[in-house]
Amino acid sequence: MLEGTSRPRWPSTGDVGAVRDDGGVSESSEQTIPSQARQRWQELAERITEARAEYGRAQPTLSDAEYDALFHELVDLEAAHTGLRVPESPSQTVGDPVTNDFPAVEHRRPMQSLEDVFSLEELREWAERVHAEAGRTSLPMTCELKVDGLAANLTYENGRLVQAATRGNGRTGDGVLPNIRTIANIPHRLQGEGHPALIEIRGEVYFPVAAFERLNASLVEAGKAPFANPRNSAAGSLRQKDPRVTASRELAFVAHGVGDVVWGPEGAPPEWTSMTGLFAALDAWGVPISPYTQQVSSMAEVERLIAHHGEHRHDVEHEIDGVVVKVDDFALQRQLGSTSRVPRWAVAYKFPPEEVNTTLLDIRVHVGRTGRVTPFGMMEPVLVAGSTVSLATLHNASEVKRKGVLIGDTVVLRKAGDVIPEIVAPVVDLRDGTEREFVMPTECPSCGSTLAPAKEGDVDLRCPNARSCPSQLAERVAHIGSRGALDIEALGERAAIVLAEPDRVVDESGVVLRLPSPEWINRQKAAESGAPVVFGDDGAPLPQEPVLSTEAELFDLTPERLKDTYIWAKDRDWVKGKDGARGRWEENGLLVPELYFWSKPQFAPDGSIAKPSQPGDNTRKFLKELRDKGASQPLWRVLVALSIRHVGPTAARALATELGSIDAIRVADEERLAAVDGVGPTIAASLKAWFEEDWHLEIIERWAAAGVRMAEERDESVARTLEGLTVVVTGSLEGFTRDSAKEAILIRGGKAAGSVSKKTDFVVVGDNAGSKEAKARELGRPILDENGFVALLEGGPEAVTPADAEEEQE
Ligand SMILES: NC(=O)c1ccc[n+]([C@@H]2O[C@H](COP(=O)([O-])OP(=O)(O)OC[C@H]3O[C@@H](n4cnc5c(N)ncnc54)[C@H](O)[C@@H]3O)[C@@H](O)[C@H]2O)c1
Ligand SMILES: [Zn+2]
Repeated sequence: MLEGTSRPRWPSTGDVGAVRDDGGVSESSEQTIPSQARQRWQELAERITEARAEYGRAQPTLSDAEYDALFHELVDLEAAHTGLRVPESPSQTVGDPVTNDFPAVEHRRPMQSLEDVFSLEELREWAERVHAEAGRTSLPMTCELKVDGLAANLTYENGRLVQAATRGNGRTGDGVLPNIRTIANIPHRLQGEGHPALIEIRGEVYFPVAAFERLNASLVEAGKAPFANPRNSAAGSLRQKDPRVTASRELAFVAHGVGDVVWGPEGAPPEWTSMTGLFAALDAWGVPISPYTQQVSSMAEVERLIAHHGEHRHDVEHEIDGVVVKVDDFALQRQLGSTSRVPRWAVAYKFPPEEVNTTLLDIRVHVGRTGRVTPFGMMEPVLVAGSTVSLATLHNASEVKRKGVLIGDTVVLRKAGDVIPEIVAPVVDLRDGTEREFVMPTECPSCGSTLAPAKEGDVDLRCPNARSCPSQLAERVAHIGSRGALDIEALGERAAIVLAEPDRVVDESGVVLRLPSPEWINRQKAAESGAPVVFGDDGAPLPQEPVLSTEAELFDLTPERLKDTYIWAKDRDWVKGKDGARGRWEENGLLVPELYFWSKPQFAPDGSIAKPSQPGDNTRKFLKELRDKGASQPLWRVLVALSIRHVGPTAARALATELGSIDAIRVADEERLAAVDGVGPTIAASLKAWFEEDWHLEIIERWAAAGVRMAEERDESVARTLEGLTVVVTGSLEGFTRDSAKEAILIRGGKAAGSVSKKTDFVVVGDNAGSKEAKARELGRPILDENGFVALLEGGPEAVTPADAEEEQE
């Protein structure tokens, strides 16, 4: 049984002795407290107590932000009705429950919490109060990192570590000495001299982030559940019954204060008058202290450091959840005193949470550019680490299994800094039985093809319908417009979707979703003020045919073809109805079709859309940019735009420089391709495979016809002597390799074909020519030897008369 879970009792009317702000007990609470406030107090106190117990077991059902909100509501309620501030209120007590798993250890001095603030404004208020109480305008302070770990109290007697405990309820904690002894950077004996007869050193046991990631990887490998975050893994690792398990975990400790100190006959060393002096002494004794702690003398410096640490939050080896500011001077600390829960001389500025709870509304799958099918979670939008998140990838079906998340779960969502948001784990304790398991589809949600792993043993499933799967097409089209490819600003992800897969919707973070189900729309409408989602007359989504069936058609688009295209998007300012009923997405979650390509929509008073009769600027700009970029971007960008597997900018540049044209790349054999610097056998094989598909060749043909650049800038020094001619080279020549012969043809505007047909203009025959020579004779095509070939290259067909050609035969 957990001591901390005993229910806080409602202060009855007869109760006297509410706790004053300063921690003392007031004579009586003469105020009458409205029953509503009482009831709320009871609710809050119970929930907070329960949450603390859950948190202590590393199984929280609330996010820290939710907990903090409840806690601050309680504090505010007690400030308004001081009679509620009874000693057993969670506002007067500290943290975690004590378990029976370890011997109870009483702290010689209570271990306190910290007052927390969430804005610079509150921080300034704290500073003003402290300065006023101290009667000073400037105070030396320490600015420290708030280490996100587990508080520990280490007792040293005559320099020897004799006891160690967790914070527990602040008075009594779990005795974890054997486990603490296994932590490598905690000295069993203090170094140097001048140790007190007894000292309680307080600090944080933490799990370094890198070690945490290694631990989780090994837990997963062993088929065990990973820890949700480093704090939980620190708590879980320290609270092991078997200290050998603790020893196997790479825990570390950093000291941030002291409790009771009893000096020997020599007394305290002279520097022992401030935090700064204390840290210097601890350092000399070999106790780990934080290298980030700084002494400051103004709040401006504090604010600078807060900004700095916020920016470099993830550069520290352990997690931090804020910055702690403390009055440096001990005498002043004593003067300021403390409440029953927190010292008045310190404050914790908390960074915005990186972990929040939200509801997993659904798990959908997304089909990517290469056909890979990726499940992703759709969540109730939530603010985390400074941005609103509603989607997070779940990578693949086995990842969904491993995480154990069910649709409908409350989940922990984590977004650390700039890192992609991640669904960490479900909050299992909050399940009510309505949650359901995600089933990986067997068919492509976009085109209906049967999904299969690309090769046996792959965890990822793929849609094999590369050509006409709308989802894959949309991704490829978006890729064509992307920065690394043709860099067409107007052809972003949203435009690509409208062109290729119009029944998808873009969410508020710019990520695309399939046209949502009616239930989802209704949910989005829940907060709405009566205005309808704008659909067709019958309420169904406006039907839209994809504009493109493959990207071959992209550069042939006309304004006419774009006439009926819409982008489904959240409501925007400029899409407001005349009646003003439509607000922003955040307010009412409306989905409206944006007539993006054609023109801005106009709303009739009844909410229906009037389609303008003229194409808008967007359409004209879009088509113009397509044409311009297609014609002007260099060959390597066109190559990247073709979405040939493994062909990125580096390989594309090398191919373009060495081979000069799409045709040259197409006809080059695999060895030749692999020999290009930065290409190699994998890319060469991928290129060969790509050019084998007819529909790929069609892309090239139609793009070329529409003016897309298919060769490097012409080298003007080489005359276009072979314009319009098809030449076949067979057998080995002295001055040319097979490829350089082809290049020589291509560079002069000719076509280098692989086989002889009636359309062949010349057949160049080298040594050991085989069947092609015979075929040429059979079809009566002109045959040239190497000299004739050189003459042809230099002077064109006029330089080799048919007579010459005949002569060569002899
Ligand atoms: N999710 C939940 O249900 C739940 C429940 C309980 C608590 N919590 C979390 O715990 C917090 C409350 O716990 P708390 O009372 O321990 O407060 P706290 O963790 O916010 O701050 C106090 C603690 O910070 C530690 N600390 C780290 N660096 C320090 C430094 N440089 N100097 C001094 N102390 C430092 C100390 O151990 C100290 O006890 C809540 O704000 C919430 O984030 C969450
Ligand atoms: Zn498909």
